[in-house]
Amino acid sequence: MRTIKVGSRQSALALTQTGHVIQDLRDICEREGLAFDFEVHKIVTKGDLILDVTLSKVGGKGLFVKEIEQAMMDRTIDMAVHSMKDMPSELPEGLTNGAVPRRADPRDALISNGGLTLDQLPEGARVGTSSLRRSSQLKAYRPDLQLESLRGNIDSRLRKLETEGLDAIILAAAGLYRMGWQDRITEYLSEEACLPAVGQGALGIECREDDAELLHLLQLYNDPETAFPVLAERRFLSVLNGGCQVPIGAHAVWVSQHDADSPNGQNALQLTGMVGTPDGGLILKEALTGKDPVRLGEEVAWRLIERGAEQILAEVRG
Ligand SMILES: NCc1[nH]cc(CCC(=O)O)c1CC(=O)O
Repeated sequence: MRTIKVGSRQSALALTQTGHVIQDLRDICEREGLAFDFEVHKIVTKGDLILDVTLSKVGGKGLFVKEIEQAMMDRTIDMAVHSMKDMPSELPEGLTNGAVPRRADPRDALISNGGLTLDQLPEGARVGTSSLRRSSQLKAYRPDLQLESLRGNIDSRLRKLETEGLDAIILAAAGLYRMGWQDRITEYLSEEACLPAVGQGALGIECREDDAELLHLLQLYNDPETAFPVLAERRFLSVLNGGCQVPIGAHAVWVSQHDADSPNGQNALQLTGMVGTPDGGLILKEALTGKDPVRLGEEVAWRLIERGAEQILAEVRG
């Protein structure tokens, strides 16, 4: 029996996600007659230590994954569960994404004091979020809102909604669901108001490329219905050289495409991508449908680049 050492950040969300994945993998092992055991190793990352600065100012991609990847390359651990949206678009040499399990709700959620929706919030309401993607889009949608920086784990952010006198905060619905806190959600934000982050709601299971045994197990856990749309979103992000610290959003969904070759429709992906200025003064959005996720991601990115996305991003990165 091989014991798989699973690295995890220490946040409640990370440990909960890792626990869910280990349970799923145990179920697969039982079903398939595979002999694996799992143990969790807690790892502190740079992103966990820097809590007082806006993430975009800390800089560097993969703030929450670097130490974990190093431990994997050193063989201290064998695999790690990441929120897909925290995973850099390029993985280090020797590591691979072994599985993308079924995606949870990709939307952003508004949690307000008093149960008011985004449209009902009073003039000048204070809304907490540390994400430039969220603040850019919310300012475009409601220019009167006062966006306030809000860092920390989702448990501490929920506490700050009360202690900092905020009117509302924005969090990913998926994280709240995984914690069992979905009843805190006041409103699911529409894609028109707030396009989610690339990969939001999805997880990625990283392991060493040469770990054939583990990769075989992870393959059984991979959900292609999630993996292809997420691939399109991540290709889009990678062409724009983005990370979660820039105002970029994307979401791909399955649609049925009708054309001359397939009049009855066949599965295709529809990818919407956006780049915005931090003040919400300009939001660029493009949507395309296609069958090849990689090409689709590239084409949506190129359309935005033609419209000036790179200049916007260069300014944000300073
Ligand atoms: N950036 C932190 C982070 N990474 C993943 C999630 C939520 C879970 C997910 O999107 O899969 C969160 C919290 C949030 O943005 O509210």
